[in-house]
Amino acid sequence: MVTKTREDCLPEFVDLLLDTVFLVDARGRIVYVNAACERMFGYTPEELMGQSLLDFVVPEDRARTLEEAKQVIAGHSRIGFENRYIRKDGRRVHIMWSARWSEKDQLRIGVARDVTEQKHAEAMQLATYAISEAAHNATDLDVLLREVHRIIATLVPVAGLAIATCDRRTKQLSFSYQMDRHGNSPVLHEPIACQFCAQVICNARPMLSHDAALAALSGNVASGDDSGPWLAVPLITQQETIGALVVKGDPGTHYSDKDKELLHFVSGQVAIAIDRAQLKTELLRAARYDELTGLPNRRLFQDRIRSAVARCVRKQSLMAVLYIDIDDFKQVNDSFGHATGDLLLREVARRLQLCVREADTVARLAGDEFVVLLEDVQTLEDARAVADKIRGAMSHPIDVDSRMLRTLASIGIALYPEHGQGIEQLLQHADEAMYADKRNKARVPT
Ligand SMILES: Nc1nc2c(ncn2[C@@H]2O[C@H](COP(=O)(O)OP(=O)(O)OP(=O)(O)O)[C@@H](O)[C@H]2O)c(=O)[nH]1
Repeated sequence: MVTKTREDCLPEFVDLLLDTVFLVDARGRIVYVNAACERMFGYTPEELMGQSLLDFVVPEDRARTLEEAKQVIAGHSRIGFENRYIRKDGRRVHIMWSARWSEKDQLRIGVARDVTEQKHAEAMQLATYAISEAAHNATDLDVLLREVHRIIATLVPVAGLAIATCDRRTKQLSFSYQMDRHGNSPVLHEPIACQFCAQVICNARPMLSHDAALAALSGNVASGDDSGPWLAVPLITQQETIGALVVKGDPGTHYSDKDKELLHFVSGQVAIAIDRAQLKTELLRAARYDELTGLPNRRLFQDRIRSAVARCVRKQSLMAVLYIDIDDFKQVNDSFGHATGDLLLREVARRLQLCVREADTVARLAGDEFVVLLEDVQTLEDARAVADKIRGAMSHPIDVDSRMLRTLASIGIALYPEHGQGIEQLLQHADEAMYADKRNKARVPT
């Protein structure tokens, strides 16, 4: 009987190892790999032998992998270097290496350990923390969504990211964010992406663009040859579904169930963060804008007039304030109801905005009182011309619920600095001038 030596048994031991053992020559070609490679990389040893190991590394990790190989070849034994590889099935695998150079054999000996599971767990923990940090620190929704994009790109392959949210009032779905990795927008074909997101929201579960359900939507959604896949997850808070998040992959990207799981997990955090940021934005808006007309309110007007006065002082220029009050507006409410009055006020606001330049401010101070701030006027005549334009715009009958209402406006003008150095003084002058105008003219009933 022939007794086997330890050396004879070595290949059998090596093939039982859970880690993959590589022997790689100085040019980077694989000259030997044990059987474990099939479980880890999806390729058989025969398929890998003779190939360049670097070709299987994900493109983003190639430069530092080359640098690491140089260190090993220079004689530095290394433990703990990590990089990522693309498996035969397209999935990514995280590897941790132990490697050294054999001078005698002129070969790099590397032992690769699959740390994908740990990496996912770590990434999930880090992402959860990062998203709640971002939700806390973000100054506005846009800043938050950019940060969410950055965080998600650390979890799954992302060529571009899009976030669709439902309007609280109208329930309309629209994209509040779309950006590719180079900062370009849009990344998705919006009408189809909207339908895709609507399905994801309706099913309340993650969906890949090549899922059967999507095929019914459109023949060529993202499953075309030159566009990568879309992976979408619903954004669900404790109360409701507020939208969907879509990750677009590069062509050839394979999103695994693990990726779906990861994204679904963080989407809950993202949903809460977006919901909070939206609420904050809405509250800020409500504090500065009039809900009925969408015009700046008294508070924002005060800010604007303060800055305008500062600019006038600096540039030694003039500005005008026009105080506008609708005549007999109470009668509209009394005769046709508050809802009709509201529609009339909205139309007045719209017409006022059409009478001024974009840089000017139209604000609603209260009820039927509006104010217009005109910067860079040369003379009182300039302001009078705008007041006449406003009177003209108001004189056209307003169609409210198929009722033609006629309305007139009383307007008072104050010029800075002629009619007041301070803001209060200026507004008081305009207010008094408006009342004088009202007293002086004949009333026209609606
Ligand atoms: N529909 C509606 N009415 C409002 C709103 N805010 C205030 N009002 C009403 O606007 C009316 C303003 O009345 P007045 O200040 O007496 O003004 P007027 O009837 O135009 O009379 P003159 O200013 O003297 O011409 C009041 O009846 C308020 O109740 C609003 O948001 N919507």
